[in-house]
Amino acid sequence: MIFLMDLQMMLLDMIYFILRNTVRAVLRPRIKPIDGELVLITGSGGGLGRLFAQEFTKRGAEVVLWDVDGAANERTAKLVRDLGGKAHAYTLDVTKREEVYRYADVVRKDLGRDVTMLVNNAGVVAGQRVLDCPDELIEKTIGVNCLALFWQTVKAFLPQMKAQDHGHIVTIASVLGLFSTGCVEDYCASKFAAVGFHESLAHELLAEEVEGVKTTLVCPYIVDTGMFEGCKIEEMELVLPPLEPQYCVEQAMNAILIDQPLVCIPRLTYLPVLCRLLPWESNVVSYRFMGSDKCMYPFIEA
Ligand SMILES: NC(=O)C1=CN([C@@H]2O[C@H](COP(=O)(O)OP(=O)(O)OC[C@H]3O[C@@H](n4cnc5c(N)ncnc54)[C@H](OP(=O)(O)O)[C@@H]3O)[C@@H](O)[C@H]2O)C=CC1
Ligand SMILES: CC1=C(/C=C/C(C)=C/C=C/C(C)=C/C=O)C(C)(C)CCC1
Repeated sequence: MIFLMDLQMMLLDMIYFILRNTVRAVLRPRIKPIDGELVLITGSGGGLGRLFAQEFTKRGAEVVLWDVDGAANERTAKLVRDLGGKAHAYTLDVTKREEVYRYADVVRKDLGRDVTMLVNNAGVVAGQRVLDCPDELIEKTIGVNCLALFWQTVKAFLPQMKAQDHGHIVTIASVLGLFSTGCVEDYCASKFAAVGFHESLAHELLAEEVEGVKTTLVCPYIVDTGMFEGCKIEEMELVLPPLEPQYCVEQAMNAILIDQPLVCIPRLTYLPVLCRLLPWESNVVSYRFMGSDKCMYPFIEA
């Protein structure tokens, strides 16, 4: 009896596999050209932001680089120019909304045109247990990872995208915006908020039938940029090693260029998102079993 059930499952698997690949082969998603787009990347002086700037440049886009670290941002601009691209670097703190609005006007005046793609990438984490964490660091994390999305997206650039019925809002959130673990309360709260902001905005644009403004929510697992130095799960290293930054950015670009609304990187992290539907206690047990309940200890104690 069990043999017959196994056979049945195997046959079902095969049928699903054939169907899925047939559909994919037939409906291969169109990769949109972005030569000539004006792409603004926040946090462009950092690990992922710098790679995004180069990947957009390789595909013919012109990039505007916003980062609070002017020297790191200039290094990114040089890398873009070495690729033969156009880079316009500005040093500003995206948590200061008046600065964001002012620099949005400066960009429009300097370049004589509107930003057509916005990559909300800047991010920070306090890296301390919440009871030890100074209020200012908590406020900074919420400011950079969440509130800045409002200033940049809604107030600075979205109105023009809607007027042109052309644009793309990319939010670099995190898997820790879809499920949580301990000792990163500031970060998880800010990334859950970023996910909520992004999805609500996406629903709003779709409800208004604003077809030309696309949205992509990017939720990566740990990426080896140094931001979460020390965070790892011995038991899961084989299955889920920290991501190479280049790999992470390439996967994100693949999603952005086919207007995919959501991408979790790697795909395996869609699973814990689904597990959130299970009873809380079962997640607690599986976290403990996988060692993911204490995965931040090496990071916050570093
Ligand atoms: N690294 C990881 O494991 C993961 C990261 N992410 C997300 O990806 C994004 C990029 O992360 P990553 O490249 O690793 O981080 P980095 O720290 O390498 O880069 C972040 C950049 O944002 C800049 N920044 C910080 N605060 C501000 C501010 N107020 N105004 C303007 N710029 C600011 C930083 O400048 P400075 O260095 O001076 O602070 C830095 O250049 C973040 O949103 C992060 O949350 C998502 C999943 C995993
Ligand atoms: C909690 C948890 C896991 C660990 C997740 C970790 C450790 C994520 C770290 C993400 C970071 C650092 C993102 C930064 O933006 C697993 C193993 C997927 C299993 C399911 C539950």
